[in-house]
Amino acid sequence: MKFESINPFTGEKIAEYDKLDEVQLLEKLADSETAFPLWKRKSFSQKAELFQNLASILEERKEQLAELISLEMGKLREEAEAEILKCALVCRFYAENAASFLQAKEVTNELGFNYIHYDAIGGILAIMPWNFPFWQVFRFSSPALMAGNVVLLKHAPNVFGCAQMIEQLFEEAGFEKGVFQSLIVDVEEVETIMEHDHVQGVALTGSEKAGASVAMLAGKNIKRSVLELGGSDPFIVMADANIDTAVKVAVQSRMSNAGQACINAKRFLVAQEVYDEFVRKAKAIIEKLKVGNPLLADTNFSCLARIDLAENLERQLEESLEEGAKLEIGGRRDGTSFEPTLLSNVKDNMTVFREETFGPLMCVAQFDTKERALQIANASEYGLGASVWTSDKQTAMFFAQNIETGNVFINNLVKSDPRFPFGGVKRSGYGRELAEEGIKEFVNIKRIFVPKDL
Ligand SMILES: O=CCCCC(=O)O
Repeated sequence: MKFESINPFTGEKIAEYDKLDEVQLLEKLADSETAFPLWKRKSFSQKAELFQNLASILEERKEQLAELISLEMGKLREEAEAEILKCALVCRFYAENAASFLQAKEVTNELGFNYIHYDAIGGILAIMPWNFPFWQVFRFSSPALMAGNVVLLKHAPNVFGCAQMIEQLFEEAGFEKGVFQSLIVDVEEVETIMEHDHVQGVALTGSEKAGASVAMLAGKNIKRSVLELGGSDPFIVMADANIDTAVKVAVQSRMSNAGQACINAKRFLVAQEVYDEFVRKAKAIIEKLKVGNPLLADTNFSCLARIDLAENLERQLEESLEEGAKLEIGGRRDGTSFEPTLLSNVKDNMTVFREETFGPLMCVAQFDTKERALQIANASEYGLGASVWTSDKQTAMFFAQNIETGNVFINNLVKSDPRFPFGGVKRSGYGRELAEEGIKEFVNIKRIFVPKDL
């Protein structure tokens, strides 16, 4: 069986990839198992040196790597270059900080000496999506590898070119065979991989459906799991906010990555006093977006990564219009091309607020009190991020303390940062990536007791 990589903007086939057969998959798992004890024994500084090499390669080749991303999933070249640089940043961050995050602790008490060690646990499977085909792989792999684990990547089939390229970059940076491998397999093979004794955990970024299946497999095999799933982030604008900045960031937060990120703001809740102004100004910004080829420098909005995504977004739009939403601008689809779209008069029971919308569909509702805004924000089954706009500190703290999400940003865009934990609650998943919390997800926290008289 072959997987095809298709350019979503032109519809042209870019490449074909042969699926691993059973024997080849078992060979890759054996390579990973052989690499593990050697990699685990390396010092932090030896591993850090390789990560610094990898960061330099990413920085030097950012244009070429960004082009591959744009070709495979349609991301704007500028956004793709920023993605590559963020990968370099996370490599350097863990190269510099892993040793202190995993520093053994010593506790002496009346019984003797106690040591707490953070040991690597084995092979970790990374099941990653296409929307940030480099970043999400590096976001997971940098801490997992610096902790001494080895990584097996099962990437999304439409970005297997990126997956193969990432494996090649690890090799060029000097990582030994088997430490990081990309597996060209289908979802059916995940079960075989998860059952393998060497594989001790799985990290998945993807849909709720995929998360639920992988969590079941992890549970059945008693393996660790971290899930980073969907989001329907609220973007709350109070009447006392700086409206011009809020609108600008709101459009950016909805339209970046063509609206295809778990942390794009999806439900815009605007105080009734400034609602008309917000909608008018958002429409004016959206009108000016230049839609086109992701590889051209003057394009600021491109296409969706696959046609089924565009079709689903169209269904959500049509249902919401029937439910009473008002189309302010956009709304037309041609293949993977979906116009940046603005809907006003949105109510919290409409399709676009109940479901996650993965594309350029900006949906604005109004509220009268902050309590009502909080109620709508928390009514979602997701809990990934939230952005709140106000000039009053008490109001900001009211939302920060009561919103049920893993990230709350005041007067700013929700974004991940290697220095801070990232993840969600409710149906957005569990566990954390990045920062000290992220590197401790896949380690054996081992207590060692030594009596005083030894
Ligand atoms: O779809 C999820 C995107 C998360 C991107 C990030 O880690 O910043």
